Amino acid sequence: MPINVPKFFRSVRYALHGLKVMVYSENNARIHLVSTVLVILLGIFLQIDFRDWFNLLLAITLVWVTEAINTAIEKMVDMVSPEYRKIAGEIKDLAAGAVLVAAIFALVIGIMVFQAYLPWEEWLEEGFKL
Ligand SMILES: Nc1ncnc2c1ncn2[C@@H]1O[C@H](COP(=O)(O)OP(=O)(O)OP(=O)(O)O)[C@@H](O)[C@H]1O
Repeated sequence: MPINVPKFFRSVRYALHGLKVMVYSENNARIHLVSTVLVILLGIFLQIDFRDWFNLLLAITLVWVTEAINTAIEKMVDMVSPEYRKIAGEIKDLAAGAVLVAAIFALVIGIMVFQAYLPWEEWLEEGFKL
């Protein structure tokens, strides 16, 4: 069966539209966007090594993937159950829990990566001199 190239590019366009909808509609997605830009700028500034880039990008990707799935689930719940239902709330909370787990993982990775580039010894010496 041949590969339909225009169809492939069409589906990439739809996926990019999905990400745009997410950033416009979700406050948390805008927080992820600002954090992603800041982390990448800090990584460039501190000239972190390849392995650290890999770990950071993995953590960032995990947050974006879970946020996109969470947003899709939220919209699906709003569509099928716009009225208040306990199960609808639980479904949304579970999806949000996945984002929280990914965000905590990203925070821990960020601290582990960047702390290695900070001049702790210099700061400690300065501290003792005071
Ligand atoms: N249909 C519903 N039935 C029961 N509980 C709901 C329902 N919709 C939302 N909730 C509860 O409210 C929480 C927040 O809802 P939601 O994720 O839609 O965020 P929001 O802040 O209300 O809206 P948005 O994210 O679109 O700004 C959910 O995690 C869930 O606990």
